[in-house]
Amino acid sequence: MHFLKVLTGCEKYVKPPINLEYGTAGFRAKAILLNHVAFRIGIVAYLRSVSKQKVVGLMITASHNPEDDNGMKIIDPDGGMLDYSWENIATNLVNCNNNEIEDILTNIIVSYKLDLIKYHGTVILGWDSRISSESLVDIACEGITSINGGESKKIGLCTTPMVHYLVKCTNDTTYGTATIDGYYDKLLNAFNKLWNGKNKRDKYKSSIFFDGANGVGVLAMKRINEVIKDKIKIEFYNADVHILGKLNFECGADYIKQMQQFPPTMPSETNQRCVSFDGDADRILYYYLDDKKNFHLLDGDKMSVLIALFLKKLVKRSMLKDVSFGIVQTAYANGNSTNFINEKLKIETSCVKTGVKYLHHKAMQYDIGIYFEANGHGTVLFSAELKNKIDVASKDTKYVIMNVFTFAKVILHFKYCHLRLIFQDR
Ligand SMILES: CC(=O)N[C@H]1[C@@H](OP(=O)(O)O)O[C@H](CO)[C@@H](O)[C@@H]1O
Repeated sequence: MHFLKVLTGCEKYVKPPINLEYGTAGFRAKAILLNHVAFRIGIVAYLRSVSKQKVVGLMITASHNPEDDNGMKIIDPDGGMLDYSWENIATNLVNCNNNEIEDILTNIIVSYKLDLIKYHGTVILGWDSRISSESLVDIACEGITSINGGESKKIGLCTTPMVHYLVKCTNDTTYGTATIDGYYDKLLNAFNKLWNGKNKRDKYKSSIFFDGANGVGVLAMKRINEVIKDKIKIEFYNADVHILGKLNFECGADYIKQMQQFPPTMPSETNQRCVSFDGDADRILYYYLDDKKNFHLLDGDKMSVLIALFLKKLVKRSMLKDVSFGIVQTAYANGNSTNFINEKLKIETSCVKTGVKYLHHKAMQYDIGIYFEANGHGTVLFSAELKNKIDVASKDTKYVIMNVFTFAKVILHFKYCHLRLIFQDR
């Protein structure tokens, strides 16, 4: 195997004298330091795709970081984060000298018995609204095609959850339609099912202030707004996606969490539901001011508790037996939330390392695994066994759980898409 194009690319995209590590959210640094990373991670993504003989994803984003940062993370064929075993491969390939590249690549190809003739890897690429993102995508595409003409499929400007969804659906068509339209349809059908269900809405004030962090989540929310505006009035703040210097500046989920206050651009109305995303829309935080103008944050810990309370009630009403519940947190969780979950909700908690992949992995051990980092990353996972139980029971009229479990079924479809939940009856 010759690696002519790889070597040419490595000479073109010179590695600066710094080493980077593939961390919980992939590689992240100042964007000007990332050209060589983009090229080389393109190669890693391509090889990962060949090794699994499935499509993988590559998201270009630095999430809540300042606008002049950027980053890259690989999404595995199942729609989850890159498997730990490949993180070192990515780190080695990104940090090695040009004269080591050939040996490292040969090593990977031999160890993983990669058949580069038979299988051409495919990588789906998405990116956030940073000015540096598009050129990094182009460089990553050069990396993807550099070994054996691997295929790059650019989705365009999108949120991180969309790339997770598209990768999953491309490899598993039973999960949903592998298009951006398919993503919205699925989310909105789920929303409509819930909305039209039997949930009481008499105390529900159907308006929300939305802080989009001036990022790509704004575009997604605008599209959703078109469909749901008769049901929920969304007021947009920090929605300047293409104005330089505004991304994550004094707004977004990280700002709210750190400052425990409204973004300065949002009117301080009391008893108004507010929600913030981060730069790639995979964090969500709710908050409000009470009558006395005290700020209340519904962070990941509170969301876990509220979701657990709600789901426990559903499970009880459904009379389904032997449903295991677990809530996964990190060391940043508020200890009082852990005590409340253990003592009052009587639900098992576990504490894992920071990083969505660790929480996700642990949550998979339960029938209903709820996981949230305090900073707003999180979702709920339902086991395949529970899904079967629900399917069987929902055919049995004595359980009358069709409506009760609409919620569970809805989330089930979004296990890789970081739950978007609008709380009712606060
Ligand atoms: C996908 C992922 O793992 N993201 C990480 C990462 O968040 P970002 O929103 O992607 O910047 O850094 C956070 C802080 O360390 C950590 O809490 C989180 O788990």
